[in-house]
Amino acid sequence: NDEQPCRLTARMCYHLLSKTSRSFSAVIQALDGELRHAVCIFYLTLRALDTVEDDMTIPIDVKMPMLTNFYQHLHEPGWKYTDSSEKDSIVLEQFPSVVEEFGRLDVLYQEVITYVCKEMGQGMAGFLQCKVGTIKEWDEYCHFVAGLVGIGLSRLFTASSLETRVVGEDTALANSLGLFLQKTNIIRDYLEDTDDGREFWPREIWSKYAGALSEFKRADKREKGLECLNELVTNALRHVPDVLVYLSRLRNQSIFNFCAIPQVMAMATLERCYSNPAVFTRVVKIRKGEAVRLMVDATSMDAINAIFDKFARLIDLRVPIRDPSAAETRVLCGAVLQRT
Ligand SMILES: O=C(O)CO[C@@H](C(=O)O)[C@@H](OCCCCCc1ccc2ccccc2c1)C(=O)NCCCCCc1ccc2ccccc2c1
Ligand SMILES: [Mg+2]
Ligand SMILES: [Mg+2]
Repeated sequence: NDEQPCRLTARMCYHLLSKTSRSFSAVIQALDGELRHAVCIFYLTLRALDTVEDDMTIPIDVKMPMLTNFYQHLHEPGWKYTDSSEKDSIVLEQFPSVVEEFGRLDVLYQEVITYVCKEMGQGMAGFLQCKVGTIKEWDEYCHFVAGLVGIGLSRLFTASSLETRVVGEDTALANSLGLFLQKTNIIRDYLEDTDDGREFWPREIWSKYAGALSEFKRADKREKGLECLNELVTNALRHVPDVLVYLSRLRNQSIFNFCAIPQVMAMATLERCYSNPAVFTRVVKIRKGEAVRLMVDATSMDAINAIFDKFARLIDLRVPIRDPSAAETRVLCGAVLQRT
């Protein structure tokens, strides 16, 4: 669909989408029918909420109610927030366009977006002052900021009738898509987040290898850092079976591409991060050419299986013999390979 929307507020929404997301803008705009606009508004609503969460200049006692009440702004024409210094603050400043377009969506889509926005805001508020402790809390945080997105998207897919009921009802699988993406981002963004004083690596894991999360930046702590990194990558790989089952249930090509492309990008990123000391010195990204190759290839279940097999094999070949997580890493990589 390359027609340009005529309504100014709709054009503004696609402008905001392209400005605030390199990785999702194209795949959202390629969605069929009513889904394209519903998912665009869904994305902008949650990006606005996340911009509040990420803004470290907002005091916690001000931020808490902002997050838990945010969903109410979807019904307040003209509402906006102009005091954010974040990179995506434009979506808060231009929020009136999002509210206007939200109000034009089918009420089924509005209900899903409102529900996820309310749940995510409450979840984010709960994690404001405490850093992620146990692995269970890591899964809870990722559920709130990403798992709920997968669950909401799946309900939008079913509501649009482009996918079956089971896609919208199997929340466990939908949750796994979000956890796989968010855990990969958290693993990859170690340096950026620790430099910002933000800790998303779970204490239950890193405390086995260091006294403080920032220690891994030191060269003499590199070995321990790699063992911690490999345990986190192994934890993230546990979601791969669910991801593959979820993708195998999709029938609409535009929805398949929309769901599959971020997942293969995450798998490629995880493989690049595995046992890679560069994670502690710079942000590890897959090369542009490889990302393009993955995007054009990831359009069928056979292609997805081949791509996941390739990266599972690459990780399996690099498992250090004495790595504490080695056994589980090899079992998980083997499980991906066995599936074909
Ligand atoms: O600030 C940043 O740039 C990154 O923020 C991260 C953070 O603050 O942790 C973090 O913010 C999370 C809270 C806001 C969620 C925003 C979002 C993202 C993608 C969407 C895709 C479609 C529809 C709605 C969407 C909503 C972030 O953006 N992490 C990227 C991974 C989250 C992926 C969410 C997700 C989950 C399941 C999916 C299933 C299928 C297709 C896309 C999916 C996308
Ligand atoms: Mg963010
Ligand atoms: Mg955030």
